[in-house]
Order: sequence, then structure tokens, then C-alpha cells
Amino acid sequence: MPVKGNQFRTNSFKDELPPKSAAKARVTAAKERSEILPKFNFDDGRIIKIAGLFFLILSIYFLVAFTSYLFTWQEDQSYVIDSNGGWSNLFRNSEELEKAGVVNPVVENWLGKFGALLSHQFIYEWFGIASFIFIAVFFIIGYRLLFKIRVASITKTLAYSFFLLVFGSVTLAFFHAFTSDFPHFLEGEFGFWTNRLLQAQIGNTGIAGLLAFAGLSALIVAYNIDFKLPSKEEREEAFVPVVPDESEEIEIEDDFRTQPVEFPLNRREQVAEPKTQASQLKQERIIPPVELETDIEQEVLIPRAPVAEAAAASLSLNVQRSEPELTINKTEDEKKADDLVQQFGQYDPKLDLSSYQYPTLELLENYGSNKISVNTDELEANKNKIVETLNHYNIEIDKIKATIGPTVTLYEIIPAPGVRISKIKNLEDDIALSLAALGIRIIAPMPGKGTIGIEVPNQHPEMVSMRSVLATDKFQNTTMDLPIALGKTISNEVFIADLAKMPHLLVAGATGQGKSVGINCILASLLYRKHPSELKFVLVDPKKVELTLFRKIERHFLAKLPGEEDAIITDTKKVINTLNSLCIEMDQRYDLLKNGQVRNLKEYNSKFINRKLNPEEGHRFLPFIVLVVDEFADLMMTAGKEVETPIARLAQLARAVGIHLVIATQRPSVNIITGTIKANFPARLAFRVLSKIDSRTILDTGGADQLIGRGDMLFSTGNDLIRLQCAFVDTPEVERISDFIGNQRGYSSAWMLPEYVDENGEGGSIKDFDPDDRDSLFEDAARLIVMHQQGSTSLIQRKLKLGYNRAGRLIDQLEAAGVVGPFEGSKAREVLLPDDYALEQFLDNLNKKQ
Ligand SMILES: Nc1ncnc2c1ncn2[C@@H]1O[C@H](COP(=O)(O)OP(=O)(O)OP(=O)(O)O)[C@@H](O)[C@H]1O
Repeated sequence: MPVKGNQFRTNSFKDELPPKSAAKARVTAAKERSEILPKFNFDDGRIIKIAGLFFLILSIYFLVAFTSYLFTWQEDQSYVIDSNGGWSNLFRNSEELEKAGVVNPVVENWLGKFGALLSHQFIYEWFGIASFIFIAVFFIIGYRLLFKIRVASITKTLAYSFFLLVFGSVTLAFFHAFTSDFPHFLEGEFGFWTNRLLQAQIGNTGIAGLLAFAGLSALIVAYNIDFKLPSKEEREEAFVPVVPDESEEIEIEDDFRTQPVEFPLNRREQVAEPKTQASQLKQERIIPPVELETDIEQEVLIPRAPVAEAAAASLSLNVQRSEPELTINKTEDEKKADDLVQQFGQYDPKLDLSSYQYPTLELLENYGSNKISVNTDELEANKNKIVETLNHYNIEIDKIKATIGPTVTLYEIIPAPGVRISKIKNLEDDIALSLAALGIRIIAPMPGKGTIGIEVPNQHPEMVSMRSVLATDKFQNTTMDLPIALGKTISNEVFIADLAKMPHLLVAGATGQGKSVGINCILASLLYRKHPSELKFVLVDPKKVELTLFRKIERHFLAKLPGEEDAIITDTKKVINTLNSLCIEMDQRYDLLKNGQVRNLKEYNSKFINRKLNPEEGHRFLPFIVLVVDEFADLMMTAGKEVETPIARLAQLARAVGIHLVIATQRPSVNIITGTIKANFPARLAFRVLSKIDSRTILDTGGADQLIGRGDMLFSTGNDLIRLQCAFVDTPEVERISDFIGNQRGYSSAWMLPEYVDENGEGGSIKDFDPDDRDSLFEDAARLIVMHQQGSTSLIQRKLKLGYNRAGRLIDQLEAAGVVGPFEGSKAREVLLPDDYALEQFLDNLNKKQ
């Protein structure tokens, strides 16, 4: 068998190698040579500085040459024109020049012959006086390279300059053509001939139109003049600011995830600027040693239609191949359901409010500049301080890199081999001291990364506006059941969580740290994504001021107890009734799920939509219910066990039936967040708390005490702990959203929770019947109910055209009088009188008693 591959495994020239001593001598000679030669390390940015200097001097040179050209062009004309030699004149002596026809061999330009030729080339032969733009371009580039100060974005400068060059020279040519027929230094030959060409093709009017169009378009591009109709949804791109900052700052546009910046440690190098996807290329040229992570996660959205088409295509393919057909036998009920669906279409829960408009993004404000600005000096200084502090304690670092977030920057350290992690963790306070900053958090080790994280607050934290978060595709296209946009992560990524999956959320934070704003964010996110038929809120607000803003959406999104005036519950007694009523709703829902032979709310609703569940058997479309309790501590103090028991029951059982809890508290002490409650709330959101103990109570670990407030928070889902900057939504914005929804047509009343009869007799229904105190419609209601043999409040409401409260009072009176039986949950009450005759006798007796 022939031998494959490289057969020269052994070194057949081994013997011919020079002896070791000769090799040694060569190495020493090379060393000596390299010591004589100066050492150039081109990686450290010296070349860039030289390039910067070159551009700056070039801009000054051009400025002098061009300015002088404006005064001396006539004198130098004969020297520079092509017919007399042009550039070749530079190398001719005066005799040759005279021979060539040059009248004035000594040029007047302040920069001599070269200056005259250069200006003539740029100004006369090319772009006219628009060529002055080159000076600005060279200056901006040079200044940026030499001083590392960003005057303007380089790409934007190049693009705008190119436009101005062409536009300026053609515009000048256009106007100049009315007075002169020859090329002139005002427009240059480029402008002159372009204008001529256009004149021949589209005439003067055409050119005027074209120039007006180009000019206005440029203004739109530069200043983003908004011509959008108000109803159109604004895309996030519109928020990207056009005017760059004047300061030396790193800018990260809002819709990009920030990439970590790596700091080289061994050499003295400039701090690399952090990169966004967009500016990556541009910056690589300027600062070569930066290493980038390239794992930019991009969500790939697969539209549903193509999937369906693909499925259909594969189906038709199957048919073509004439494979044996699979028929599924359907039960009687399923066939009936299919017939119903064919006849009436699927049940549409949204039909009652089919014209409902979801809130628009215009209702929200755009805070901040939507870009993160971190000073390079700040980055460099923090890095140096971290490295110095660690070095001081003899901790060697291999690498350090930074990821810039809206409020904090994460410095990730890779310690040198052999360094104990606990050693760094113990230096938390020392590092905080050396950086002279609050809110430093050390994560040692970073889960799944093999690094140690140090989070340092930015000097100028960036506000994350709710609008910028809700406008993202990630939120707009989410398929989550109850998406809540919480804010942005440390890498500037929008963070959205699904409340339906959590399934309950515990929120804690000391006063003034952003808890209420956080709750408003949660509520607003849900309002932006859900139809009133799909979601109901039960709002409990013992403080009486926080959630009142949502009062206006009562007939759309709120649920309340029958007979209650206010949908937002502020009274502790009523809270207990409401929680118990929610427990009844939960039990009823479980019964419905059992009867419908499904395991969760989603399956149940989909079965109901497909008309497989009969409403006459008590089945109904079940909206999600989100219970929000602001200031849970207050409730626990006043009601204790009475509140804890139903909350714990709901937390344990309610997830499958679509009831989710969001509970907020200022004081996360153990007697408020008890073990039972805690065990059932795996998702926790912690704003800044006052002590490590509080942080442990809420998160089971420290960290929340080291946050910086103003919406800085930690989100824990059991195993992960993520630092987020909460989005900001202000009270007027919430008011606008509520107004927008509240001003639309809604249901006739809030969504009714099941009646709860307090066994202690308080707050329950009327048990003693007083015939004198009957409602004037009592007899009509009784006749109606006996005629239909159906004891339901909604029947009275509908037929007698009454509000819920009065209808509810009537049914209570009918129950007390013995016309209908007691409340039976989702089923109608039993009617105790069989027919009209019996009823008339009953009413006669009643009237006689009076
Ligand atoms: N996400 C945020 N971004 C920026 N600033 C915020 C943010 N959240 C809150 N703030 C600032 O903090 C202030 C207090 O917030 P908030 O009213 O939500 O605190 P709180 O924790 O609810 O206090 P309390 O418990 O006393 O009601 C706000 O007025 C706002 O100025």
C-alpha cells in the first residue's frame, strides 16, 4: 500500500545543521542588531497620531492655499493652466516657462507654485469654492486621530461633505450660468459641465426642481423632519439622534446590544472605545488592539404564514405521492363543534369590543437621548483604579473588559491563574472606596463565564424610557402570553419577561427607589399588548394614591366584587373579600377545566374558541387575571393570616387557571414575606433595599442593598440574577394611557368577580328580607325569573335594562324572599317557584303581610 501524505517524517538534513555554538552566535548577533536599531511598536497608536497630525497640517495648508487663490488666481492664471503646461510647470525653469507661454513665472500664491497649482486643481478644475469643504473634512479627521476627540461622526462627515461638494458646485454653476457662459472658479469645471449636461437633458426648470429636491432631502436626512401621520406607529429608529455630542464620549445607540471592550493590560495603550454593531468597522480602524466579541444575538422571526404555506405545500406533496390517507375519527361532540365553527366561525372573545384600539406609542414620552454616553476617561480611570487596588493586594489580572449599560458598566476580570476568587470578593469595600462610588457590586464568579464581574455605576446614568422599550421589535413581535417589559440589561438589551411563566412576581424596594414606576411599567406593558377581553386586573392599593390612575379603565380591564362602587380596592376588609372571591374564581375555573377535560387556561380557551365547550353548561371564555397588590406590608400588618391564607392558596394553585399575582412591598421583612409566600414566588424583583438582611429576604442573597436606586434593580428567577435598569414611565404618561383606553367604548361595567359571602356577616348579601323595603321592580324581576326559570342577575340586568348594582340587589332580595336559591358559582341560581300561578299566589301573600 502506498504511504499517504507527507512521507518526510524524519529530518534527513539533521546532520547538515550548523553546530549549536554557531546558532547561538547568530542569535546574539541578531539581538545586538535589534538593540542598535530603534524599537518601533506600531500597535500603540503612534501611527495614528502621526496620521492625525498630517491631516491637521494638510487642512491648514489647504486653507492658506485656497484663501490665497481667491486673491491671486488672476495673476497665477498663466502659470497654472493646462495649455501652458499645468502641473509639469512645477519642474521647469523660468526659461522653459517663458517658452511655454507663461507670462508670470513667479507665482503670487502664498504657498508658492505648489499652492497655486493645487488650488487651481481643486477650485478651478474640480469643484469651485465648494472645495473649501475639504479643509473641514481634513480638520475633523485630523483632530479626531490626534486628540481622540470626536468633533463629529467621521462617516457622517464624509457623507455630508460629498453631498455638499457636488450640490454646492452644481448649484453655483446653475445660478452662474445665467450671467456667464464660461467655467469659473465659483463652480469649478465639474459644476460647470454637470450643469451643462443637465441643462441639455432636463432644462433649467428640471435642474431647479432636482436641486430643490436634493437640498430638502438632505435637510430631512440631517434633521429628521417628521412627516409621519399621527396614527402611524413610530419605529424605534426615529429616536436615534442626529446631532452628535460635542464631548469626548462613547455613544451607543439604543437598539444595539453593547459589546464588551477589552483593556490591554501589558502595554500602555489607549482605552478602546466600546462598539456597537454599526460603528464596529469605523472604530476598528482607529483603535487596532480592541478585541471584540462577535456573538451578537439576533432574534430571527419566522413569520407564521410561510410556515403554514410550507405545511400546506408538504401536504399537497403528500397527496401527489398518493400515500395512504389518514382519517381521524371524530366524536359526536367534535363533529358538532366543527359544524358550529363552520356555521358561525370561531368564537371571537374580542367581538364585543371589536373596535378597541390598542394604546399608541405617541402617548409615551421619550426621555434622555436614547444613547449611552460614557466618557472614555471615566472608563480608563475606573479600569486603572480596579487594577491598582487589586495589584495593591497582590492580585494579578490577565485581562479586563468592560460592557457599558444604561446605569452601570460591568468590568469583567480574568484573574491570573492561582488567584483565589474569595480574595477578590473580600475586596468589595476596598474597590468601592478606591472608586469612590456607591453601588459597586462584585459577582464572583460570573455564572457560566469564568470571569469576575465588577459593576460600577456610570457617572451619567441614562434614563431608559418606556417608549424606547415598547417600540422595539422584540416587544412588538413577542409571542408571550403576558409580556412585561422591565427595562434594559447591562448590555443595553431590552429585557422582556412573561408573567404567565413566572407565574407570580414579588417586588420589593425601599421607598423612593422606583417600585411604583416598576409596577406602572408592568401594567403599561400589559395594556399595550392585551385586549380587554383577554386580561383583567384586580388592583389593591392600600396607599390609595398609586393605582388610582387606572380607575378610568374600569370598564375595560378591571375586575371587582359585585356591588362594589370602586374597582380599585383600598380597604383591608374588602381586600380580604376580594382575595377570597379570587379563590372562588380559581376553584370555579378548576371545575371548568375539569369539565372541559383540559389542563390549563390556554387549552381551555382554545377549546372554547373552537366551540367545543358549551356555554349552556357554564363554560365561558376565561381572561387572564392579574392581581396587583401595592404595599403588601400594610395588609399583612392589619390583616395578617386573613390575607396570607388566600394569597398563599392563590400563589400555590392559580397559575394553571390564568390568575397571576404581582405583590409589592417596601419592607421585605420575614414576617411580611413569610416562608409560605416566598416559596410560591420564584420570580422576585428587588429595587434598592436598605440592608443586606432585606436583600437576603427578597433575593436569598445580598446585592439589592448595593443598588443605586432610581430604577436600578435585580431580577431573580430562582437561579439567575440579572441586573436591570427599569424603564421609566411617568404619571402623566400613565394618565394618558388610561384616558386613551377609558375614552373608548367599554363593557357595561367592570368584570365581575364571584360573590363572596363573609361568614362573619360583614359585607355579605342581605339575608333578612323586609317586604316594606322591596325594590320597586321586585315583582317584575320575580315574574321575569319565574317565566325564564333562570335565576341570573344578568337576565334581570338585560331585560329590565338595569345596572349591575341594582340587578344584584334585586337578586339578593329575591333570594331572601325565597324566589331563587343561593348563589351557585358559575351556574344560574335555582328558581324555587315552578310557574306564574305559584308566583302570583306568593306575591299576594307577600302583599297581604305588608
Ligand atoms: N426607572 C427609573 N428611571 C429613572 N428614574 C426613576 C426610575 N424609577 C424611579 N425613578 C425616580 O425615583 C423616584 C421615585 O420612584 P417611585 O415613586 O417609583 O418610588 P417608590 O419606590 O414607589 O417609592 P414609594 O414606595 O415611596 O412610593 C421617581 O419619581 C423618579 O424620579
